Amino acid sequence: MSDALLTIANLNTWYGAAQIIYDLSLNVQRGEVVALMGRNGAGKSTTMRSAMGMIAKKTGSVQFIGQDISHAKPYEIARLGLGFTPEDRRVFSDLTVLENLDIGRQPPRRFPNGKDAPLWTEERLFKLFPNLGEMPDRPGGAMSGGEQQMLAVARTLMGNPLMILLDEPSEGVAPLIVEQMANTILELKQQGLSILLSEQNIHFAQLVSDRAYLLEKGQLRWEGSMAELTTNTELQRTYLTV
Ligand SMILES: Nc1ncnc2c1ncn2[C@@H]1O[C@H](COP(=O)(O)OP(=O)(O)OP(=O)(O)O)[C@@H](O)[C@H]1O
Repeated sequence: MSDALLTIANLNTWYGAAQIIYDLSLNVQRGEVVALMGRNGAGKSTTMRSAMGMIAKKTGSVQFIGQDISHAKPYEIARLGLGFTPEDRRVFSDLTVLENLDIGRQPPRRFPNGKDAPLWTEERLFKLFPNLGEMPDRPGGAMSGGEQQMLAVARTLMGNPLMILLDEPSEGVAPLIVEQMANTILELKQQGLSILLSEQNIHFAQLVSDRAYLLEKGQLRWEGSMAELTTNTELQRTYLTV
């Protein structure tokens, strides 16, 4: 039996009359970190938003933990345990770190096999993100881009997800924070979470990912192991920002 947590099959997506995604299929297995890669505008965010039920016009199917979520609403999908950290972070600038975290709080969850999913508290998150632990009362608007990115991921984790979609976590973030973010992703993987990561740059993706999908103009151009992509500079030059 396949151990897929998320399976997207033959996805087509439109914004108004413009088709953005063409016949895209991908999957993420239990415990995997998978990179969804491609240049600006390739369709990475649109794929994630489609999986989260945030795009009005689409065809194809999306399955999560064996359930068909193709027509589910974003809040229903979140309740099943699929977390999403969007590219624009959506940190509330007037709320403190603790208040932002509180907004993400959801009940504990189990994987389909009955095993408990990691359960997150503020204390545990402050161990994972020590920078946030040093500023629990700081308003979101007074944090750096990297700190806001960490807060956005931490808030997603407060939902105790089984899997998270992380849209460009390294974008506009200082190199030191990028390194911390990579360590965090590896730590989450160790805890049993699956992650679909959107990324245009090989350097960050190769630190954390098991497999990769390459997108161009909304179409899947290549899929394979991250080890293979790392050594194939021709592929990287053709489809990625290098
Ligand atoms: N709300 C929207 N309305 C119309 N077109 C959109 C909308 N959002 C994105 N697009 C278009 O859809 C295409 C895919 O965009 P998308 O944001 O999914 O790409 P991406 O790979 O995530 O790139 P980026 O890194 O720039 O976010 C682009 O051509 C973009 O201009």
